[in-house]
This record gives sequence, C-alpha cells and structure tokens, in this order.
Amino acid sequence: MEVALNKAQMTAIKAAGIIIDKKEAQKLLGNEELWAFSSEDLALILRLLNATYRAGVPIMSDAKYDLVYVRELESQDPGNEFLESVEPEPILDSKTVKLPVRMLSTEKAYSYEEIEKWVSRLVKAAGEVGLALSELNVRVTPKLDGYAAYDDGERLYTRGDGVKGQDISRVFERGVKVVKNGNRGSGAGEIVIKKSYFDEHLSDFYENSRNIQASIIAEKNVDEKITEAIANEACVFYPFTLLDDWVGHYDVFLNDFKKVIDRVWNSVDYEIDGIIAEATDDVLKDYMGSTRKHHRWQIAYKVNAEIATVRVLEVIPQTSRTGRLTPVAILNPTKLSGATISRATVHHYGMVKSTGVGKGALVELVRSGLVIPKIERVIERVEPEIPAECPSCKSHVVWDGDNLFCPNTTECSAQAENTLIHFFKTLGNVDGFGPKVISKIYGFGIKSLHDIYGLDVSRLVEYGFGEKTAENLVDQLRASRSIEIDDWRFLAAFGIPRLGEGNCEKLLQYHDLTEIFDLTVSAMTELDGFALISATSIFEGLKSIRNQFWQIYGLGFNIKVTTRSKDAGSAVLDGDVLVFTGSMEMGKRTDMEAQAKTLGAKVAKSVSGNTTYLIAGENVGENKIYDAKKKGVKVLSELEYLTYIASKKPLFGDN
Ligand SMILES: NC(=O)c1ccc[n+]([C@@H]2O[C@H](COP(=O)([O-])OP(=O)(O)OC[C@H]3O[C@@H](n4cnc5c(N)ncnc54)[C@H](O)[C@@H]3O)[C@@H](O)[C@H]2O)c1
Ligand SMILES: [Zn+2]
Repeated sequence: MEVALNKAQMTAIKAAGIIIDKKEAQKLLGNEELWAFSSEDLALILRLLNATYRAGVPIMSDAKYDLVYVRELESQDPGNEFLESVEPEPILDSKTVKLPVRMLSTEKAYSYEEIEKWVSRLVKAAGEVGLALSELNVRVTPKLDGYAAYDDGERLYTRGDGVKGQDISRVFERGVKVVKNGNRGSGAGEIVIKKSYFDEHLSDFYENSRNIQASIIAEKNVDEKITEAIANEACVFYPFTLLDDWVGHYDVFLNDFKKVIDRVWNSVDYEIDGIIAEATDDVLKDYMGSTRKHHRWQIAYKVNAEIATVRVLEVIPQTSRTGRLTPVAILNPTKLSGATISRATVHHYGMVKSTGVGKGALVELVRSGLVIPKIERVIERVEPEIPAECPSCKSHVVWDGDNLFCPNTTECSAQAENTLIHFFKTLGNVDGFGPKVISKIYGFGIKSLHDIYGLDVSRLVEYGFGEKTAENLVDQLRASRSIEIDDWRFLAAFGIPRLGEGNCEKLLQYHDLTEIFDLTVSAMTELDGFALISATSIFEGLKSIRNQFWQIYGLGFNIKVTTRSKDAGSAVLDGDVLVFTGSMEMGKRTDMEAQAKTLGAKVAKSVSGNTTYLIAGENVGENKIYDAKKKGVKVLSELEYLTYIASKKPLFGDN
C-alpha cells in the first residue's frame, strides 16, 4: 500500500515528539505485513497513527486501527507500554495542568461474549464487596466520538496523558456552550458536533468533525463557519451525566442486550463510536478500581467493523440541488456487515482526482455498525475521469475549491428537480412528491412549485398516473397546506444556501416571515449567530426567491409562528468584557458569569486591554487590582457591579 503523508500529518507527528523522517514513516505505514514487524516498530506505528488521529488528520479508520494494528500488537506483546497507558493527546500551546481527576480510556468489547465476561467480573466483585446481586445495576450511554474534556467549573481540561491535561477554558470563551443549558462544573464529557448540522453545513468544507474539534481546541483562530456552528449550538460540550441513558439490572441488560444497544445507539444526533456500559454502585466502583488505562467497572462496546476490498465499476456524477456534482462510485456488489453494498459516494471530485478513484480502481471499503460504507483508501489507483459537463443539462462544469459545479442555475433540470424534492422533503407532512413523481411531471413541463400546486386530477391522469394515484396526489397537495407547519420549516423548504432549518429557527425568533425579506445585511449581522458571510448569502438568497416565495405563501399554508425570543433586544451588557475574580457574596462566581453572558457580556478569564470591568469579590490579591488599574481597567466591587446591571435593566418590563 502506498501512504503519502501530508504536511499536517507530519506536523502532528513532530509535535508529538516522534523523531522520524517522512520517507521512513511512509515506509512503515505502507507495509501491511504487520507480522513481520518487531513489537517496537509496531508500537512506533501506533504512536504515529495516534498522533495524527488526535490532531484531526487521521491516516486510517478507527476500525482498522483497532482491529488490525492494535490487535497485532496485543497478540505479539500484550504487556507493551503503549497498550497499558492512555494514548496521549498532542501538546497544545496552552498551560499544562494536573487534572482534578484521572481521565482514562475504556476497555473495549466487540462481541456479546466479551460483554458477558465483563458482567461476570462485576458479579464476582459484587460478591466480594457484599453488594446484593438484586442491586447490581448497569448504566448504558452512547459513546460520544468527540474530543474528551473535563469541566470542573473553573477550567476545562483536555485528557492529555490521563494525569496531566491542558487548560482549554478558551473553548467556553469562544462561545461553546454546555449542551441542554447544563451548568458548568459537571465533570467529564466530550466536545461534539451535531451530526445533522455537520452534514448540512460543514461536510462540503471539512472531511470529518474531528478536524473542527481540533481547531476549536487549538490556540489558532477558528474560521467563520465554525464560529457560526458554535453560535448555532451545533458544537457543544456534552457532559456524560446529561446523556440520556438506560439503567437497569444486569440480568435485563444481558437478556435484552440488542434492544438496549439499539435504543441507546439512536439516542443522540452526534457521532458515536459505540456504547458505554458501567456499574452504578459507588462502593463497587471503588472496590474494582482501575488499571493505568481504564476503569474496571466500565466497558465500551463497539459494533464489529468489516473491511472489504472491492473493484470500482465506474464513477458517475450526480448534480445536487445546489449544482454540486457528487461522485458516486458504482461497485462490484459486495457483502459487508450483513448488507450488500453496490455504491458508495466519494467526498468530492477533488478527492476523486487526488486519490485516483475511477473505473477499474481497487478500493478498500469499511462499514462499521450502522454507518454508511465509506471508501477507506485506494489500493490500485487509475487515471480518474473528471466530467467536463453536467450529467443533466450538459453545461460546462466549473471548479470551486475541491468541488465541481454545474453553473446553470436557471435551467438545469437536475438542480430544479432536486429543489422541488427538497421542498416537499423539508415540509415533511406528505410523502407523494419524491424523486420519481417529480421527475415524471417535470418531463411534462411542471417546473415550479406554483405549477405543482396548480395540478388537478385530470391533468395528472393525462400524464399517465392512474386515477387513484392522481387523486391521492391532489389530496396530498391539499394536506400539505392544511396540516400545521412551523414557519421555520416552511422557510427552510425553499433551500436557500445557509438558511437551513437551524438558521431559519434562529432568524424567526427575531423577525416574522413577512419581515425577513426587508432585512438589511447589517441588521442581520446584529442578530446572535449570523456572521457577515452568511448574512450576505442569506440576503442574496432571499432576494432571489422573493417573488416565488410570496406566490407560494399566497396559496395559504397553515403556518405556526415561532415565539419571539424573550431577550431579543434585552442584551443590557452588550459590548462589555467582564472578568470576575475572588469569592462572591451573592452566589457562585460561575453563576454570576453565566448570568452576565445571558445579559450579553463577554466573560474572560484574565484582564487584558479589552476588559471593560474587573469585578472583584472577597480575598483578591493587591497585585491583581493594581495590574488591572495599570491596564486602565475599571475595578468594581460586587455591589457596584449589581448596581450597574440594575441601572441598565428596565425595572418592571419583561423585555
Ligand atoms: N484512526 C486512527 O488512526 C486512530 C488512532 C488512534 C486512536 N484511534 C481511536 O481512538 C480509540 C482510543 O481512543 P481513546 O483513548 O479516547 O479511548 P476510547 O475510544 O476507549 O474512549 C475513551 C473515552 O470515551 C469517552 N466517552 C465517550 N462517551 C462516553 C460515555 N458515554 N461515558 C464515558 N466515557 C465516554 C471518554 O471521554 C473517554 O476518555 C481507539 O480505540 C481508536 O478507535 C484511532
Ligand atoms: Zn446542470
């Protein structure tokens, strides 16, 4: 196998303190005859893989890492240091600090039998510690596949090497919130990105969410798309205590294993890479303790992943609603984890070009659990075919970054049909207008939503639909207007770029549907969560659908209006940058900080030239005060601060 390491991967390897030159590293990684390696070399390869993975630029899938590489070292040298310790995270440009608690990895199980064995160890330990078996319960949660962190209320820490981590409190300063409006200080969790948001807004720009997590955590500036994702609460810190869970007796857990797993597996809209099962009894947990690598009372269950080598029959382009050409690889049908796979999408044409996926290429496919199969790597590349024209309208296609686009936004039938399909799919209240029906009526010249809503039974029969089907379709059109629909969903159905469901919901918290077409770009940027780039593109998008929108709106839909955000316009501390220090009389400092944020202030951890006020409670060192004053920052006592808020807050209004 050929492995070409890129610059980011080499940087990650160097940053992890591994001294190796690029050629040598490529040679090690390229040789798949693992049995021929010494255990030192295998451990070195694992360290290379780990360093790139933690930096957000992995070389291979987790499945292959776990099932091929780690397993090989386990069989050759089970006591190897690499296997016994927590796989280290890269050192960031931030302070290394001792962790308030040890943060460990988890033991892993890939089969029911391994879970059974773990449960029997719990049962044995329960006997030894005198816990009645009727009280032996298990908590099961989804295993979030994000970036591990620990929040003690003051700081946020990375896992580091499990004992010492790094202070990444800036993640909160960047606006990342605790999920579900949870409190600060709820312990271990993961920084994760909402899957649906990633697919809709980020997948064209980032290969995986790990790239994004890594840049949020690193010192470097995050780009606008990430800032927007943070503002939309699509990127959050998720403490494990807040996870929906299944808790029950160990017997039920074993007997209903599949049911429990299925339920937990589907309980969150975040990437997960398995489920976590753990004992709930504190005495038992204390008694069982941990190794240097994992807690004995906890285990991760991962669904067996499978890998297959497949020949590509051809790669065909498909034009999406936005004009982007998606490369679809048609494969020699192959059985993988119980399903027959005959196609897989490639990320974009840039990747087709760089990896050489085309007719006759040999690729490796991985399917892990319920995940859609992915082309893991290309074993034999070919000279790929890059389409010159749109498969639908034959327009000459153009590159934009890594993507090919059909520029014909007005007459490309693929774009138009997919736009119509998107409308009905987003409304989500009727299901008759899928790809087949849309494509058929489009062929008869029904090219707009307005045309569709003008259809009657006799016309549909003319187009070749049966009487029953035609009646049914007309009924559905009627139903789509009479069934109540949220205004944000209705707006999102028009498919304006950057105006997906999340942003529509946000926007309509501030303005009515009827007002948004008159919003200026600058008015939009003043709303929470709309940066300049998206505001501009939303403005253009709204302008371009304006007429069509009112035409459709005028047909009379049963629209439910979003309730206006209570604090719209009540950000009394807007523009203030506050730093709190010392112990407060009126409540916990963290609560005061949270309140200040809801009032629109930015809260920082240390005083800088940008700070508006330093709010000093009890027991604050002279130096701190002196320092702040020297920087020209005004110092307020707790009481002065509360008076300041009160003076800005309208007293009895609810606005
Ligand atoms: N692709 C690669 O090249 C590559 C390289 C290195 C590691 N990896 C992957 O990383 C894994 C090792 O990662 P790890 O050391 O983080 O160990 P792990 O996969 O066992 O995960 C342990 C972590 O799970 C997290 N977690 C998520 N949900 C949880 C929940 N509900 N309850 C409790 N904890 C939860 C915790 O933060 C904990 O630190 C490997 O098994 C492999 O899959 C891949
Ligand atoms: Zn086209």
